[in-house]
Amino acid sequence: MLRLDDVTKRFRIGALGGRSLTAVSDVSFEVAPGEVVSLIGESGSGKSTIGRMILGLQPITSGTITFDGRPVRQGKEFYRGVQGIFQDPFSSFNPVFKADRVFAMVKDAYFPSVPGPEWAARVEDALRDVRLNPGQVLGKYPHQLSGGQLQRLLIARALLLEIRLLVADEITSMLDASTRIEVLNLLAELKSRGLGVLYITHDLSLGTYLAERTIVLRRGSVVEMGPTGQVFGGPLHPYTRELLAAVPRLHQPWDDATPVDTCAYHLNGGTGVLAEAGSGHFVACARLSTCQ
Ligand SMILES: Nc1ncnc2c1ncn2[C@@H]1O[C@H](COP(=O)(O)OP(=O)(O)OP(=O)(O)O)[C@@H](O)[C@H]1O
Repeated sequence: MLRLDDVTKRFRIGALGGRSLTAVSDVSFEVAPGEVVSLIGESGSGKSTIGRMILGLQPITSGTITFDGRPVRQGKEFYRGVQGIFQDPFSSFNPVFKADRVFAMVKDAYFPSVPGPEWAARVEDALRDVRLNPGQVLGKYPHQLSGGQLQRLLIARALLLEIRLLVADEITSMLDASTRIEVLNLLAELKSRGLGVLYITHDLSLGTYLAERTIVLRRGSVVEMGPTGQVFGGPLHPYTRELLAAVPRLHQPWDDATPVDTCAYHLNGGTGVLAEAGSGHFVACARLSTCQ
């Protein structure tokens, strides 16, 4: 179980780091085993920063993130159970190593005592699980493989490690439509085996495809979260409503985007403390009762 409690991240910015930017503010949520939770929000809303903190790749300014009750951290033991896959699969591979090397490194690090032939069989099984033909991908350099094949290689690697939590950050945005669905189907399969997934995305339609719960992030704060059907079917926060109505704008940074709020209170940055509005459905809007 992944758990974030009041997590805040501030970056030092400016020429001498004299100013600070709050990228993530008091964020709390959980991801249970076998649950897919989607984290959505505009560009710059803090989604990837949250992903990187969960993976121990960026220090937390305040608050706590735990996995199975222990603080997240870097290191072999932690990454045995928790892995991240990112938007650009090419960046996850060393261009001078063939695909086989990725699996050899997993064996050396985590399964040194498994005999070679048994390991080769495990690798082949994992590749077939992600619908890759071992003969067509092993022995090839990353540039000889497609983005979809590389994403699937990363998922095969996760299968071999038997990870329990996957942070999937925009993993389908570089893929064509049919490969996208294949990768999502694979995630659905992994979920049914008990994998927890934090699915970070701009793409609301794909977010709904898998996720039981959806978290809406705005300028680093959670404005709404709950069962996906409730958040998408009956959004309560004005920002969520506008976000759902403005899907084509999601890739724009804040500064370029037309303001997305409908009421003056939210336009001026007003929000509220997250409060339960329905079963498991939370919304941060101090004016909810007056604007509905
Ligand atoms: N290392 C850093 N130093 C300073 N500011 C940063 C750093 N990393 C991220 N930020 C800022 O933190 C904010 C959140 O960035 P983040 O990458 O988490 O957003 P995002 O929602 O993942 O955006 P996108 O969807 O475009 O990837 C942005 O304003 C970004 O400029």
